[in-house]
Amino acid sequence: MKQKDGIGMGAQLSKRKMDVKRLVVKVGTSSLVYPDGGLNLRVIDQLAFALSTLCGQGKEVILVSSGAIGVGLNALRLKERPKEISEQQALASIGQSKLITMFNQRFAHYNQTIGQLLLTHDVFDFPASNQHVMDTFDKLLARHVVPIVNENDSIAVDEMDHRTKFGDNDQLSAIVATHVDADLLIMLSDIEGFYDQNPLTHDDAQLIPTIHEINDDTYAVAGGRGSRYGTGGMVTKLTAAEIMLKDHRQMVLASGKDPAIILDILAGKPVGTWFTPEEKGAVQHG
Ligand SMILES: Nc1ncnc2c1ncn2[C@@H]1O[C@H](COP(=O)(O)OP(=O)(O)O)[C@@H](O)[C@H]1O
Ligand SMILES: N[C@@H](CCC(=O)OP(=O)(O)O)C(=O)O
Repeated sequence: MKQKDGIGMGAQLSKRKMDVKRLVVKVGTSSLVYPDGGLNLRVIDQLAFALSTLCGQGKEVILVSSGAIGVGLNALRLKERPKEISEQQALASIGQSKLITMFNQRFAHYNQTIGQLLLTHDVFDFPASNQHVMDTFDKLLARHVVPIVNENDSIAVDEMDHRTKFGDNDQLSAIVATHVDADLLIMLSDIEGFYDQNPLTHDDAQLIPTIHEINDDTYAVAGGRGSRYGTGGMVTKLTAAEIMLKDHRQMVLASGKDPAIILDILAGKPVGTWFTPEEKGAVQHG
């Protein structure tokens, strides 16, 4: 991809201006489950540590976590995701309860209370249910609780006349971030950030440190998923970034391999790709 207006390569070495009170973090299945299906307990623990640390600093934190189906596969020792939707929905039911139990244990270790919210698209479409969800977020955050959100996979259906499905958690996290008026969305993935070509197929792909605008050229270099557990690949992450930018909000796409990176991002370190509206894209020097 040629360097164009809206994409800044020069901000790489400068510290970013991050003034964040309310934060949404999204973590993908590929960060929580190893390629062989085993659970990445270190990442789950570090995520709990980083987010508990931020809560202790007075920040309001929401976690959008995938992994229900991946953890369900692990629980039943299945190697392949079944094709049948009802099988996947049953796996999500098994996996979600295991996942939230693990999060509960690790967050409790850091003396941090969590809450669980399983959402479907129609919740946001209807003003009354939307208001109730927002009230729940507000009450949880006011009590320094970390809401952990996932799509309610076991009941969501994807029919034209019944819009209950988000499609993926990348979009869900951006929808949540805009609805709760978050200052920042951190998207943790199995890749260090957004590259000028798909790094899976191009060895010489270069990380783009800052993006102010997403257009057809950006989408043109976004390829499919990196692991067998990922769902949307880079396209759905760009869609999430587009939702954030249109709403004058920021998103950082970074690697979920070591969730302590969340603390680096909030400290303004130039890691991953920073999607930021032009007016917020200022950097601190020194
Ligand atoms: N331009 C690009 N920059 C970075 N990654 C890309 C790009 N195009 C495609 N990808 C692929 O997208 C993958 C991330 O998407 P995905 O596998 O769905 O992750 P997750 O499980 O974190 O949601 C990366 O591993 C990479 O192979
Ligand atoms: N809601 C599904 C995950 C959907 C999804 O977007 O997955 P991912 O690409 O791993 O973030 C689950 O919990 O298995």
